Amino acid sequence: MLQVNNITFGYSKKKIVLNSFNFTLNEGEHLCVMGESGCGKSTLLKAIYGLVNLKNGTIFWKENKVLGPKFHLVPGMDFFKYVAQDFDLMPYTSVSENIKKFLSRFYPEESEKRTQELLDVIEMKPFANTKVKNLSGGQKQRVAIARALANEPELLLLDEPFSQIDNFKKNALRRNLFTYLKEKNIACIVATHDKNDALSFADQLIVIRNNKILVKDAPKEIYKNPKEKYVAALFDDVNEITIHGKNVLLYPHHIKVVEKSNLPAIVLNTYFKGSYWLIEAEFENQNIFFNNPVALQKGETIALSFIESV
Ligand SMILES: Nc1ncnc2c1ncn2[C@@H]1O[C@H](COP(=O)(O)OP(=O)(O)OP(=O)(O)O)[C@@H](O)[C@H]1O
Repeated sequence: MLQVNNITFGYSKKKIVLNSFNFTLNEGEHLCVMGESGCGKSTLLKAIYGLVNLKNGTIFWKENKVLGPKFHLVPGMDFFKYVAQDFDLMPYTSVSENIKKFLSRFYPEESEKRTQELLDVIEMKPFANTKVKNLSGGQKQRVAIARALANEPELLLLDEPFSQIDNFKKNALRRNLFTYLKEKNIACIVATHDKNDALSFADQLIVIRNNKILVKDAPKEIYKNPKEKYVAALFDDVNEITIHGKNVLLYPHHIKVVEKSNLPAIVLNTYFKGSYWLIEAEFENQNIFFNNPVALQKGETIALSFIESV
């Protein structure tokens, strides 16, 4: 189990980035970390990997204490792997060689088998012999993930792992990777801006705000009962509006156009979203956003219905 006990860290004495962070993560469990840009997601991953010296608190993986660079010539924990935003690959060697770098040369057959398995996970078999310098940003990102997995770490730390990968590949890669990690019982912490990493694949979600953990729970619970607009906005275009004198948070799919109601609104804009339209409307002097199966006319008066439980 990972135990993060009351850790505090700042890059300078004046500015604290992680303020009294406390949480645990079980073996094989997946945790997502979300929050606005600059809130400290990457810093948390660095702290867990042992790349910074904590001001206060301790981190343990099972009975092993995570020690910062003060205590290690080569910082980082042996049973963790960390994939940073800058990948750190060997550009002049092939994709296969990059993955094999951390596998034992004494077991060539086993090493080849694992490399093929990981090329499958990242769907890069056709690029096995391509030099890394000739790959796109997203392809490099996939190789970095495979390389981190080569030695089967006990905990994988991923910083924005799919940020450079197109949507089509991203969905397939997410499914492959997280299924693979579960099969191998590899715990994982993902710092992300993408709600899909959290909603579909994480067991736990941490939201950071103002240098503190604002909430930690199952992603579904956080999505359904967002503590505040900041949290709901991580998932969708949330509306914070007053209805009948009551302040509520509503996701766009909680607002519907009906034939008749005592809640009229005027259409301001419509945005094509593929399978639906996002409508911006004025409701009691408040701008709201909701999903609709068809486009609506600018200036049109519509009747609304709200599903109040988010
Ligand atoms: N090496 C550093 N030296 C000094 N300050 C830093 C350093 N790295 C990050 N910071 C600061 O620490 C804070 C947290 O940064 P961090 O990179 O952890 O945020 P983040 O949530 O991962 O952001 P993003 O989502 O934009 O990647 C920011 O204010 C950032 O400017």
